[in-house]
Amino acid sequence: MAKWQRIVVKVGTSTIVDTNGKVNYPVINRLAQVLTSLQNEGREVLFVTSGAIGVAIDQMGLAARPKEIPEQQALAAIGQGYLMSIYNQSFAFYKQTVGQVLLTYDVFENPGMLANTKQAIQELFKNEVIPIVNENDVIAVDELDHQHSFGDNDHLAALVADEIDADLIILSDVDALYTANPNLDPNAKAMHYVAEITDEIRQAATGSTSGLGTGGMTTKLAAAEYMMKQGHRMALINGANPDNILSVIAGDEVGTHFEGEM
Ligand SMILES: Nc1ncnc2c1ncn2[C@@H]1O[C@H](COP(=O)(O)OP(=O)(O)O)[C@@H](O)[C@H]1O
Ligand SMILES: N[C@@H](CCC(=O)OP(=O)(O)O)C(=O)O
Repeated sequence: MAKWQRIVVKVGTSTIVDTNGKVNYPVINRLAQVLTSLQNEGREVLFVTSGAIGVAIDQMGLAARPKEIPEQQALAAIGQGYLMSIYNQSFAFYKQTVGQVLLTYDVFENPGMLANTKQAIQELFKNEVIPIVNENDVIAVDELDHQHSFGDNDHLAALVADEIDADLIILSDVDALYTANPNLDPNAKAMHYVAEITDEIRQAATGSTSGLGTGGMTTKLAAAEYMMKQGHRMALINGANPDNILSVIAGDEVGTHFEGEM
């Protein structure tokens, strides 16, 4: 597969919801425009989105993310439909059709379900439709309790990307992977190229301090490590400016580029 020809773009809650907890419509609209332009260029784009719970918190007028699992399940059910209605409207403006694909981790362990999923994605690509993937949070509560580091959309995006032989671009609320959490350490330095994930890099990547996202840099680094091990490339960029996706594809120095021996 040519470089950045088939792309999984994963967006975190911190990009979909602004710092006031409101749905970030300008960013979502620009994202729809950028992904549509890539699709129109003949690339195959699959979009993994977090944010179901984040947008439902806004919709229900809650002050913070509830801790109890049933409350989070209900918010996921409310927010997933809301999120898709926002995406349907945003992409429709650019005449781009999208299709919802909700997954759980057991899909990747069940050959029959995995084959069905890949078949559906293939058919969506064939019809130039952008698949929009999220974890089915109503039934996959392992992610919601935040106890299982594998139960997150960064890992889900890496698994999907590997299965469909795609490169991965993760959008978050930081410009790059830093030598330490830049929100806590003003001396942290951005790393633009990572060819190997060392223990030092692993220690630099810690949890989320945004209050919105769940996995922080730990899960993004694990996704990068998985992608590199499987012989794919990954980029981590700031989602506040979705044009960064185009810069990555153009080969500009933006965000952090993870690429080992290919
Ligand atoms: N070394 C690091 N470099 C950059 N960000 C880091 C690092 N370590 C921890 N972080 C944290 O990871 C956060 C991004 O993850 P997260 O909040 O889960 O976002 P998302 O919703 O985009 O998945 C940053 O806002 C920052 O607080
Ligand atoms: N599947 C969940 C995503 C959980 C979450 O916040 O993930 P992330 O923002 O990627 O760290 C949702 O849609 O709310």
